[in-house]
Amino acid sequence: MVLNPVISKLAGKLVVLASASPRRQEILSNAGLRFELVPSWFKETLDKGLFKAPHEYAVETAKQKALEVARRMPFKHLKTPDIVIGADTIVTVDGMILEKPVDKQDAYRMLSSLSGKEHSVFTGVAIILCHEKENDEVDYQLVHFYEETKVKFADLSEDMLWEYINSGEPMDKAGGYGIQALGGMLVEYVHGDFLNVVGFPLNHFCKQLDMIYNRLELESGSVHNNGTHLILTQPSPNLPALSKHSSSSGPRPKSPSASQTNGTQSSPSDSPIHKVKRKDTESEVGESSWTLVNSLSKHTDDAETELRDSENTKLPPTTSRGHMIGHNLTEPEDSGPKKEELQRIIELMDGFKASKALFTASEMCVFDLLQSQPGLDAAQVAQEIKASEKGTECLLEACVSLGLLKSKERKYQRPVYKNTDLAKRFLRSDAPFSLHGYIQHCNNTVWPLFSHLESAVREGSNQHEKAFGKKSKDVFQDTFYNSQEIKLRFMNAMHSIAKVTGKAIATAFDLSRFKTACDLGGCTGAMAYEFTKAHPGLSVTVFDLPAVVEMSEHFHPLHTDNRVSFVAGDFFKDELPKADLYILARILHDWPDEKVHILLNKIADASTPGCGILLSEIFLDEDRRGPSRGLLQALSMSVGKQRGATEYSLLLESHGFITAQDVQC
Ligand SMILES: Cc1cn([C@@H]2O[C@H](COP(=O)(O)OP(=O)(O)OP(=O)(O)O)[C@@H](O)[C@H]2O)c(=O)[nH]c1=O
Repeated sequence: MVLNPVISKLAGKLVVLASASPRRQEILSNAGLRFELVPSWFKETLDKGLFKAPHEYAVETAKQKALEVARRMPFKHLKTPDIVIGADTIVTVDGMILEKPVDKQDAYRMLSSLSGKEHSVFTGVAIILCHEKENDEVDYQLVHFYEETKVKFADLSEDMLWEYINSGEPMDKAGGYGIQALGGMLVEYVHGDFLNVVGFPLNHFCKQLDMIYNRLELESGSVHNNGTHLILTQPSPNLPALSKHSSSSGPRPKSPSASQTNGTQSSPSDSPIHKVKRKDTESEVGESSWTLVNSLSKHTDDAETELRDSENTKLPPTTSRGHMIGHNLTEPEDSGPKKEELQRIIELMDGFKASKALFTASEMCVFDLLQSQPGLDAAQVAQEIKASEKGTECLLEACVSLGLLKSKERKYQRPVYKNTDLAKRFLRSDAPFSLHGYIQHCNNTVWPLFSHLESAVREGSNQHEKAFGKKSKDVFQDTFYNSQEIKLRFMNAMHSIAKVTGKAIATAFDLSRFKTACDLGGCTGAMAYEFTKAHPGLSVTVFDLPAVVEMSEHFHPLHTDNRVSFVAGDFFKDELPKADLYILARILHDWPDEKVHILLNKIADASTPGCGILLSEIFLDEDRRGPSRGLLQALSMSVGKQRGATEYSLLLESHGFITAQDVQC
């Protein structure tokens, strides 16, 4: 079940439903959500004439309902909720917005306008995430969306209408009917989410929550769930002679390398959520204190409506779909694109634009500049980065929309820009968890390779030659790479990834039984330092090619840990340092099975009973349908191969290592 993990993310949080609607309460509690009920006091009196489209009215009303509760609770209930949910359902027909009827005549007017026609039901939903700060102020994040469902009523006779009105059911319901009860008898068909008509679009809500929490996890700097798997092995008592034989009989490596230039790791993309702040005083909090958020979702919604409208004009008359009174809940073939389908496609189509905007801002040192001089406007940034004002402004605005920068409007002046927490933590080049080096690698190496993807697919080979005018060789052995700058850039990339992920890998297992470790292809030693930091009794030898070890000095003048040492060598040819634990972090995917056998064979030879291997890789799912991060990386790999857990375990087992523990981090 997809939705449970989303709902369960709210466990332990104070979730408040700002609604008096018994239907909303029931839908959410049936979904397993635990919440406190605080009906909103907001009067639904917004001027409908001010809104371009009916859904905007529903969304704004939902927002105001939720805001009223979020603002009231710290004062009246003396507690700040974590999340407040507000919703508003409206029915639209012939350009009119129908809310709850005020009396029977009003219900009659509404129901007769719906008779024999298709109408739309919109529910606007607002989710407010409240963050209490130390000074008792509250920061709010606001996410909103809406869902549209089309409903067709049968022709209603006068008798039927009045019988229904006299049942009393219409009075507390938008449009004057309740599809879930007697009103269901008036309905010929429903296109879209049924629960949206009843008052709450549960499915869309869960998807939004999922996006919110993925985003928050990312913003909080957590490096978990990045698709990386780790295996810790120990030698099995019986080393299988057959595999040792087959591996040692394989060809010797020709151009060995500890690392490879062409790995890529895609980062998750989510719809942006802009933080909005409550104004300083409570009384100032009002409509103007808020910025609408979740722009991707909003645009998607708009685009979706446009598309759906144009599609609908081509559809055959929907009345041809049966004459029985009841709910037609099956999805008709011609109902137009679904919101989530379209959203997914748009995300995929736009993904490269977002990546390139990030790469460019990073390459032009925008995040470094705004870290040292926060609050510059576009013209000042343009001057500093020696770029055009117009282009810089577009880039800065794009970065704001991606949640990488914050902008602040000023009266009669141009907005100024600052780094978001995400940029501070990961994008400035001097941050402890900086990914600047890896981003440069993506921009300069992976991007050109991916721009020749079509040829790569046609030819079945890495497009290094087309991209760089030279066949793919090892970065440290090919004369093409003689440039110090290219070598440093590559090492920087490996260094930043190792620093960001190192702690999670170093602490994933109980390694207390190991006293010495050898990080094969350990590059700058960043991972080794994480291991010694996490395990006071452990010493780590970094084993890498001579050119790498020589240049690694650039990266560790600050580290003074004498438990990390460096040994130069080629792990396919030279004798490996003796160690209790061999660390293979992002190494094996770079090599085909023959090479992996050679390396594992050497490790097995160097191992004594009780030794282990710690393997860190992106493991493919057993059905090879994911994770896409691993499968996308494979698109630009040359000789290497992505593997699943079983495949890795079999490779390890054939050299006498059995999987002791497998964790995901
Ligand atoms: C079309 C339809 C609507 N409704 C109810 O209509 C109310 C809309 O009014 P609202 O202003 O969105 O909500 P409310 O009831 O005033 O509650 P609140 O959230 O406090 O504003 C909500 O109840 C919905 O379930 C049904 O129960 N069945 C249906 O088929």
